Amino acid sequence: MVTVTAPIAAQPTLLADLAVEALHAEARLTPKPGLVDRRGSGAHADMTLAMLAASAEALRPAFAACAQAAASIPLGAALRARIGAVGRAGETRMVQATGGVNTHRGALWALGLLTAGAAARGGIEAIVGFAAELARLPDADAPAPDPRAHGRLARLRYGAAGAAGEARAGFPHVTDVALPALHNARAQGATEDQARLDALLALMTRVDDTCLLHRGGPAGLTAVQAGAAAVLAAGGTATGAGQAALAALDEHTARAGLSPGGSADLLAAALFLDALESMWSPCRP
Ligand SMILES: CC(C)(COP(=O)(O)OP(=O)(O)OC[C@H]1O[C@@H](n2cnc3c(N)ncnc32)[C@H](O)[C@@H]1O)[C@@H](O)C(=O)NCCC(=O)NCCS
Ligand SMILES: Nc1ncnc2c1ncn2[C@@H]1O[C@H](COP(=O)(O)OP(=O)(O)OP(=O)(O)O)[C@@H](O)[C@H]1O
Repeated sequence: MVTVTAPIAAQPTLLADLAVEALHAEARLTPKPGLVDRRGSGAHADMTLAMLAASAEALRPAFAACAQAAASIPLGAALRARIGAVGRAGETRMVQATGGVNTHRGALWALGLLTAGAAARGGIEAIVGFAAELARLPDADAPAPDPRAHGRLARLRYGAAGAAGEARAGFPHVTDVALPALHNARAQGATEDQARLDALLALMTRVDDTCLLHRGGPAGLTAVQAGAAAVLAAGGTATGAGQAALAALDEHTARAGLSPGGSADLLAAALFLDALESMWSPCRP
């Protein structure tokens, strides 16, 4: 079968729809340790599922604008400046929709770069390569960093690469961890929700998540990584033993107030690329 992997340049609205749907799918996925899901707010007392849904909808124009820009401006300083301006306008719309809460800052960053990539290139490798090149270019109009920003503090204190490092490296945790985990779990007969939960857990075993580092320090990060690895070692969320290990991890994150926000963002990024893959190969197993 011929697989068509052309860039979807002419369809910024479609790419924005896929990005927003990836955010809704990640938010609704349940049960996620520490994160907002259909059961409640997890470790985020200031967020609800309805707020995440409103935030995802508020970001739709930003994703369309990222795609539009990448389809019309060549990869380089001018495109980076445009994407930076779109991202900052998106963040403003997000906090207007949520009453000031940072619901999707990391997700907007990852999915904004990837919608740009998908508008300009075809095929996963080329899309993440484009997104990485964009992320590596200096953001000329960026304001001075907020010295109190949680992610910045965690990065400085613990030397984590954070969301920017993940993007500059070409989203290795999305392509080498989350997508293979998703595909493997499906191939083993897991339900779609179980496959997505296993992909989230696979990310949680590996990502140096500044959300976890900020709230729990290296010990908090290590404990959550070990808890996620235990679920997968028990057979994943399609098995009774895996579900019991997930319940234990869920209890631990609730008690310790820990949330893997970075892994959640990277799961949304993986679901976005997975949706593109299924458009290119609609008959895949
Ligand atoms: C680079 C960004 C994320 C800066 O944010 P910050 O300094 O707070 O980064 P930090 O790494 O701490 O994480 C921010 C968020 O990313 C997620 N995250 C945390 N750790 C990781 C990780 N290892 N990998 C991926 N995502 C992560 C979390 O949700 C976290 O809350 C970004 O907001 C930014 O620079 N925006 C400017 C506008 C722009 O250029 N946008 C372009 C695309 S629209
Ligand atoms: N389902 C989800 N629940 C909670 N956070 C999520 C979810 N999905 C993605 N995230 C990501 O997690 C991050 C949550 O923000 P974070 O916890 O770092 O907020 P903060 O305001 O910087 O810190 P804190 O909440 O510790 O005060 C967001 O950037 C968002 O992209």
